[in-house]
Amino acid sequence: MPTTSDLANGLSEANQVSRARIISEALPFMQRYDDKTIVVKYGGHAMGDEALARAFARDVVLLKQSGMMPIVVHGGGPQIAAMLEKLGIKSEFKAGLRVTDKATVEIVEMVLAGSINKAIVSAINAEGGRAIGLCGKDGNMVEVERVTRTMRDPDSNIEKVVDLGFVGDPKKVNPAVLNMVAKEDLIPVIAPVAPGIDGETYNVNADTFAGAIAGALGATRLLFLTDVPGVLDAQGKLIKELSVAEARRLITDGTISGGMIPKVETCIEALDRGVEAVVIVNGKTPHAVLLEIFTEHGAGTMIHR
Ligand SMILES: Nc1ncnc2c1ncn2[C@@H]1O[C@H](COP(=O)(O)OP(=O)(O)O)[C@@H](O)[C@H]1O
Ligand SMILES: CC(=O)N[C@@H](CCC(=O)OP(=O)(O)O)C(=O)O
Repeated sequence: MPTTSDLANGLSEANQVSRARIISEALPFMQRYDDKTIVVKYGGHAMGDEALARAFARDVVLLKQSGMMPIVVHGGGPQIAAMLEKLGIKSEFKAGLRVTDKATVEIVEMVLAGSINKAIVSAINAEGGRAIGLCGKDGNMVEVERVTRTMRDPDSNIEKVVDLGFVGDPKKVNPAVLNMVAKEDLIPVIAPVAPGIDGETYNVNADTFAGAIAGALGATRLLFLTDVPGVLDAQGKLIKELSVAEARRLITDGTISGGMIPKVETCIEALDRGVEAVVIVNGKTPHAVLLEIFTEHGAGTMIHR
């Protein structure tokens, strides 16, 4: 693709006009989202490739530069798994959540609030943005309670409460730190690690965490960057638009399964809390964020009320 400087360096007149038209088409979206909060959940599966990570950071900086208030909430499930394996710590998931004992939560905090958080902050800064790395602990931004989940026991077929250890569900969001950060024109990059009411450190599913932040701040948009094109139907075809009722039906009939369940449930809760629209997109598509925000509807699945 030609760069903007090509405009001055011999692009044909037709190409110049079409380039100018593309730039001009961004104006209504800049106006629509001026001063609006856009929460982007950057999943661990969407990370990894350096060029893609640079394109993601550049998109976030572009949103900020265009007058929007992007907030990045990131995951890092595969990266936590790799570190736990390196250290010889066994890990398992129950009800879609990582069973997190004391040793595991230390690694989760180190990987999420440490290396991944700082890598994203550096990438945004390298593109000319000013990012600040935070987690739920900073300013008591997100307070959690130990999760309670039930699962059917395969032997007895009875629903049983599962103990997931230090895994939390957000109970209270205190936006003071984020308001302060917004005043300073910084871009918050938040890791889903948070304090419990009992003073312990908790591991929080990044989708759930992003939904809580978006709901509490009354975000206009919540974007999920994952490793599939969006919600797929039973034939594996992308569903471009989904109502809440239809999304619920797809969970009940098993079309939506695994990691897509907490994602879609978070989308429904965020819509209930007033977020205007929630979109699940493929984070492996370069500039997925830009495509979503600067067009009527980009490439993924939009869930609406
Ligand atoms: N109907 C569906 N449409 C799309 N993905 C689905 C569906 N049902 C289950 N999935 C699974 O959900 C996964 C995305 O969730 P997850 O792995 O938790 O992503 P992330 O790490 O980005 O949060 C997909 O890779 C896919 O395997
Ligand atoms: C409780 C729980 O499961 N926490 C997640 C937190 C990271 C996460 O959610 O990362 P992705 O968005 O990349 O999946 C975990 O330990 O993997």
